[in-house]
This record gives sequence, structure tokens and C-alpha cells, in this order.
Amino acid sequence: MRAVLSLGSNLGDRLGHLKSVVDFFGPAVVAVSSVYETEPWGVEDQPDFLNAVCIVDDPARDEWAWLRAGQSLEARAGRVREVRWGPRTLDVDVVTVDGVRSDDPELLLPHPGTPDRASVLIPWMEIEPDAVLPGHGPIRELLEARPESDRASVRLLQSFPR
Ligand SMILES: Nc1ncnc2c1ncn2[C@@H]1O[C@H](COP(=O)(O)OP(=O)(O)OP(=O)(O)O)[C@@H](O)[C@H]1O
Ligand SMILES: Nc1nc2c(c(=O)[nH]1)N=C(CO)CN2
Repeated sequence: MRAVLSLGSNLGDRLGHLKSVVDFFGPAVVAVSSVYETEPWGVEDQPDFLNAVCIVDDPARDEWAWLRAGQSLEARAGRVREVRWGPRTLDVDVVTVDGVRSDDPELLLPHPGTPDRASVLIPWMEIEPDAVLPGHGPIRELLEARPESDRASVRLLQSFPR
């Protein structure tokens, strides 16, 4: 199935952690955004994040397989689970998988944070400007609804290293 993944890191080798995901999924990666440096939301007293979005497609992987793969990459990056919205070496969020809707707390789809997060919407817009978030509408409109201060907290850093 086709999935939109949001990647984030604000500890250690931030760029290397994002790159590890794209390297791992290899030919399943359909598109990757640039890398953005973003001010932290949620817990604000923590280092800036690097964020990117990648689109992956693999007929052998369903939404659960994408979640588990992301979690194993987080573990490999040495991620320790501590504070909600706190600092992390690698965060892989499953944003959407085709049109799947899920209210299982282990796998909420679409990811409920998406409509509010310029750090996801801006990189996603870069690679899929006409995307629609199931149940929420066009991401272009979701982004336009964000306050300017929010959009300004997401800054283009560099193209994705491949
Ligand atoms: N769409 C999803 N993508 C990734 N994890 C999800 C999703 N829906 C639910 N989860 C669950 O969320 C938990 C991980 O939460 P985590 O600690 O990464 O939250 P967070 O990144 O701090 O906050 P947020 O989920 O708001 O970004 C995991 O147990 C996972 O099963
Ligand atoms: N800018 C930004 N802020 C965050 C992020 C993130 O990926 N980017 N992830 C968090 C963990 O849930 C908490 N805060």
C-alpha cells in the first residue's frame, strides 16, 4: 500500500537519522521532500527539529507493516521513549495509508496531528501539492488555515541527501 510518512529528529545526527529511513525503504520510496528545520511545537524548550516527508509504496506492506517498520527504525536510532512531544533521535509517524481510516490508538489514521502541523503539511505540499487528507480535505487548504507564525517556524534547510 501507499503511505505518507513524516520523519523528525532533534537529537544527535539529525540528518543521518532521517536518511536512515529513506535508505532502509530503498526502491519503495516514491518521493522525498527537502529537509526543513522547524521550531518545536508541543514542548517548546527543546532543540529545533529536522523534518521531512516521504511517500512510500509497496504492495507487500499494509498500514500495520508501515507502522512496525517505522518503529523498528526508531529503535535502531536508539530512541528512548520518555516525554510526550519531547526530544527524540527519530520519529516516524504514519500520516496516511491510501484511504484507510483507523481509530485504534496504536494506529490512528490519518494521524490526528496532521491538520495542525505545518512541519508535516509544508514538506508534504512540496512533493504532493494536490494531496487530500482523508476526512479533512486538501492539504493546501489545511496549510492556508495555519497562522503565519506557524508557517514561518518551518524553514527550508537543504535538499534531501540521497
Ligand atoms: N499514525 C500513527 N503513526 C505512528 N504512531 C502512531 C500512529 N497512531 C498511533 N500511534 C501510536 O503512537 C505511539 C507513539 O507515540 P509517540 O511517542 O511517537 O507520540 P509523539 O510522537 O510524542 O506524539 P504524536 O503522535 O502526536 O506525534 C505508538 O505507540 C503508536 O502505536
Ligand atoms: N517542529 C517539530 N516539533 C515537534 C516534533 C516535530 O517533528 N517537529 N515532534 C514532536 C514529537 O511528537 C514534538 N514537537
